[in-house]
Amino acid sequence: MSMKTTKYKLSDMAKDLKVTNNDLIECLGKLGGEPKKTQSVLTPDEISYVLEYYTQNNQVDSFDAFYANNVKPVKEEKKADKKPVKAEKKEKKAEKKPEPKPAPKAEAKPEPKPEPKAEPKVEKKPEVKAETKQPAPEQKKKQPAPQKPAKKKEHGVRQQLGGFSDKKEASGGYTISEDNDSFGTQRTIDTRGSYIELDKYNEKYDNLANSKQNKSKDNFTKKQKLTQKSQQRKKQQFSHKKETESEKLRRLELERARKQQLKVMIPDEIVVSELASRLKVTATEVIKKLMGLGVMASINEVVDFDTAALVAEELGAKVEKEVHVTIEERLIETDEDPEESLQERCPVVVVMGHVDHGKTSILDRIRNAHVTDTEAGGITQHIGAYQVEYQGKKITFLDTPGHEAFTAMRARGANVTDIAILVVAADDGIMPQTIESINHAKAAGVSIIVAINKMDKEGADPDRVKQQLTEQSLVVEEWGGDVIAVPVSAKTGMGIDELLENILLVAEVKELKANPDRLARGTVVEARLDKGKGPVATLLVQNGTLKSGDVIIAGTSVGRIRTMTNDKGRSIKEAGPSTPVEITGLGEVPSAGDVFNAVADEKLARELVEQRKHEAKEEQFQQHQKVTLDNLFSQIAEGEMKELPIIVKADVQGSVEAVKQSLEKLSNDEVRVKVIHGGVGAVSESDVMLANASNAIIVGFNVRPDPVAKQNAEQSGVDIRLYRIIYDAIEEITDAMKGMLAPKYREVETARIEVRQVYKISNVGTVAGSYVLDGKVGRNNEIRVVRDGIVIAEDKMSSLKRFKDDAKEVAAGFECGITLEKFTDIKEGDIFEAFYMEEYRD
Ligand SMILES: Nc1nc2c(ncn2[C@@H]2O[C@H](COP(=O)(O)OP(=O)(O)OP(=O)(O)O)[C@@H](O)[C@H]2O)c(=O)[nH]1
Repeated sequence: MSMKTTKYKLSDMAKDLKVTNNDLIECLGKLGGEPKKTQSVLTPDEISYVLEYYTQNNQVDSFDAFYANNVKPVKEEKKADKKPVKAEKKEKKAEKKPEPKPAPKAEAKPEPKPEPKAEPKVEKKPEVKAETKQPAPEQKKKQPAPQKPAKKKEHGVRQQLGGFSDKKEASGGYTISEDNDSFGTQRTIDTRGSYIELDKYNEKYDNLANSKQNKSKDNFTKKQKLTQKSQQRKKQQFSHKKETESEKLRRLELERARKQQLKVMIPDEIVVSELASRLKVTATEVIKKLMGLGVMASINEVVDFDTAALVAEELGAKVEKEVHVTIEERLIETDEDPEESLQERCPVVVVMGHVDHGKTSILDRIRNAHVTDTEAGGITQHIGAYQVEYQGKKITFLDTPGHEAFTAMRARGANVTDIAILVVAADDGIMPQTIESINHAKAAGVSIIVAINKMDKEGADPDRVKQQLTEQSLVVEEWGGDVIAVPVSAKTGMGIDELLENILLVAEVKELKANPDRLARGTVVEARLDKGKGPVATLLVQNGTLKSGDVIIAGTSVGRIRTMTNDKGRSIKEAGPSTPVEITGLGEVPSAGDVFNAVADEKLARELVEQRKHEAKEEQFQQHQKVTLDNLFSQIAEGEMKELPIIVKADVQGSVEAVKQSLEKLSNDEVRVKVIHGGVGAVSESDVMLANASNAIIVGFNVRPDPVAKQNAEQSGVDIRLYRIIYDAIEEITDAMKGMLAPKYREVETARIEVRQVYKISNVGTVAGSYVLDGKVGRNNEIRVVRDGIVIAEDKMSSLKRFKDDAKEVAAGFECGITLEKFTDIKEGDIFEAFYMEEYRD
């Protein structure tokens, strides 16, 4: 086949054997015939003769010595591959064909499963070389004449011959003797037969090779590489078609192997561009793969872990989940409680309503009337919350009436209550703070039970109250709604039991449960600094059981519980879910509404507190996170804003209604405008608290915020917009929703690119062959051309290409071709600064 096309010249063989041309000419002269020249092509007979000659004259003294020499010199494989082969072409029938092809694996061992064809070539040469190199001088003295012994002692030739054994047709009747000094054995192998079982010899050489190999790993790799190379070359020599296919396979395999080594960490969610850069591929490739999976995602979209992992695996990467464990996560158990661990807990109730409608009176009446016998004798403590027992079941009341405290807690993220009692005086009806309370309760998503109080009074008109409630979308049960309204009198005690019964009923429907068998978690209800005791806090345990001696962390304070008392002033050791307790032992006074956790590691808890303090400071600088008209559009665009809650305050009720309706009509597909509260009067502290807790904007007409409200709004970043004309408000909010509030722009640099070569292509223009130094250049970026630190031009990109394909973006470390719309005087070494203009607001 292709082998036949190769010719083995005398000079080549001399080189291979590391002898001079003259030596070889002299050697061949002994064979008779025409004197050879350096360029003469050798016949197989001649080659065989030479090999035999040198074999006999270059015996090794010991196998080890031979092998030691033999391991390295693999380099000549290339020639070894080719040269002897061509001989075969001319003299097909030559008896002693030194066909190099087959081969014992002696040397090639490093490869676990070497291809028989490839190896022999690799191995053959070195051995010849080894022989020639080392023992030669000595041997020459001893055995000046070739042929003399019928036995030939060499392994290199043995290997060549081993090849013959593989190829029966090639067997040319070669006789070799092996004298392996170190093994003290002698073998004669007659290759003239049609088959030589060299396997057993090969095996021995394999073993030897192995042992050597262990000593020299470098050799191992070197050989392996060479073997591969020789395989490649060999393949090239053979059929082209086959070669391309197998090469392709090999390439793909290599690529896969390479990529498999690439480990990517993927978090729960990842942006497509980030995924691409972690996978070291272009975003387009990732997007294509995503499409293949049926996921249409743009470069800036986020994909979940599962999808990202599929893409990564398809691209041959090894996926590992990126998990960020914060101190908080390490310290605080957030695992869901298994269903079987949950036990019923009592409801936590708050009382709300307008001033003087009787909130405190109702709370007192309940407390005094339902102190359990076991608790009798305990002195009632006002710790901010208390528990009563009714019909064998407990109810926890928050002792601070009014929605202010409630909303203050909610603003801090604490959803403490399950049920709100809305107190409405039967003689007074619904008043502004009643409406506020309703809205606060609704915003918190708690169940409302209406207590129509002062029923003992003359002029009590519960029906009017019910009517007014309907106007606030609270329809009482008797009228077909789902709101329970109980007529009560705090003064006489009328209806109080019924109220408690209904609380238990609602609680039952709500199926309130908690797991008492875990570290406690809950909310700080109240906290103060006591001169003698230090910081004192009332905690409401919401889950788990709080134990005396527990280390707790509450907001930014930490400490070990020193004393723990219940609402009757009794010292207790344990407090389960929905239990209010007063504790001492904290290092600092926490804030009402802070979440507390009992933790196992005090040291870590202190670390967490430090971290929280730091975060709290940072948060102060980031108040713009709150929704404002200025950032409304960007929040909508980012998908963070699905609903725009607004609080409307106006001078007259008519304006409130008018504004409410006009604003709600502004709702569009992206965002729903929802007026969560509307009222007459100045913007109050309570409005700001509600806005803060609900992430709402306050819109005021012909009203001003009171000083406290103003201050609170500034502190908490609540946006208060004041107008004199309704039309202005509507226009401004509409503009804000469309992102048209007089935008400001700033430049955001995305990448620095170096121009490495400039091509002028007709019809295309000047192409800057560039390299992205850092960042990521996007197709839509603008380019500032900087030469020696001086801005030469600013222009738009007209094309961004990776090789011949248009690219959406090119990341650092990649090359790309850039053409600019107008500027053509690009020079090598220019720096392109890619940037885009970003809209921002103060
Ligand atoms: N006749 C009658 N008077 C009541 C009843 N409940 C409360 N009052 C009176 O109404 C007034 C206000 O009661 P509070 O319990 O202080 O009302 P509040 O809602 O807690 O008031 P603030 O704490 O100011 O918000 C007191 O003078 C009570 O005596 C009742 O059922 N009947």
